[in-house]
Amino acid sequence: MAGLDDVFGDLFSSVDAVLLFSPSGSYYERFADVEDLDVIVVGTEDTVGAETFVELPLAFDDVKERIRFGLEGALEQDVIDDGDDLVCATSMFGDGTDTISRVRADAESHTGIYDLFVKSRAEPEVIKAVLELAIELGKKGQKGKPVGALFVVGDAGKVMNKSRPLSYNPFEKSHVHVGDPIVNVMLKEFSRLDGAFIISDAGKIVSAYRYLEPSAEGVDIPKGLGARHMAGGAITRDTNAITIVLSESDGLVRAFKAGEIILEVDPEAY
Ligand SMILES: Nc1ncnc2c1ncn2[C@@H]1O[C@H](COP(=O)(O)OP(=O)(O)OP(=O)(O)O)[C@@H](O)[C@H]1O
Ligand SMILES: [Mn+2]
Repeated sequence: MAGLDDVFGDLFSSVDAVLLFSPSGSYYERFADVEDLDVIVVGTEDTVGAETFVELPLAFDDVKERIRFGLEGALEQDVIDDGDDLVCATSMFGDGTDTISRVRADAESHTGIYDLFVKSRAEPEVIKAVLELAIELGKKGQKGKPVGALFVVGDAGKVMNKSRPLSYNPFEKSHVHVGDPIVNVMLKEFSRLDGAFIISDAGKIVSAYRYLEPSAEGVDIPKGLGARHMAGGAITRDTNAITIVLSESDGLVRAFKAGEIILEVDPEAY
């Protein structure tokens, strides 16, 4: 008689590695005895002293996002290879591992999102909040009309030195941070006006209405895009900031780092 192993066993046959997402110590220990198996621990912290560890900048409530991010980080760190068959064990409902999923590593699906979060100066939560805001703004527009916006995140002092005010700064004396719902409403409202938002490493809104003046020499931006994207790309080469740019003309959200475009997402897909 066939047992469940015969049916579900396919999930585990010829896998190249197992990714354990935030496992408990005892759960992790149990894998030590499995022969010829690469075990990779993924999480915001390595609480089990794993031999191979991939860091997540955020816990990611959404399991699909968590796994996608873990895979991208593992590929980035060369602990898995393109085309590897992998089993991911994570928790969806409670604290313990309750969910198994089999995936294939795909280097082509590389989005650059790992570099954006993990190797940037600004805090991951801040980058995430700004990215979410830009996506939301792109989805809804402002009063039904498409809007563009430019957010410069991190290394704010240097960015301020390479820019000038276009108008009064509504955030001059305030101590407000991205992610706060009221602030998001304000940022959306101000996005109708010109210039860039400058945000500190810790998420403080330093200024709105900044005109960026980086040297734009040799910065490549996608065809059809203009000054906003040029300035957004170039400032990340002159400073350690990253930028998140929503295009009014094509509706896409792009992120730049070190003068390169490293992420391009369609808000409608989120
Ligand atoms: N150097 C700059 N610093 C800050 N903001 C800028 C800069 N240059 C342009 N912008 C802003 O970008 C807006 C759009 O400019 P432009 O159309 O040339 O950019 P773009 O890259 O084509 O962006 P979009 O796809 O949104 O049209 C301007 O109205 C201005 O608010
Ligand atoms: Mn334009």
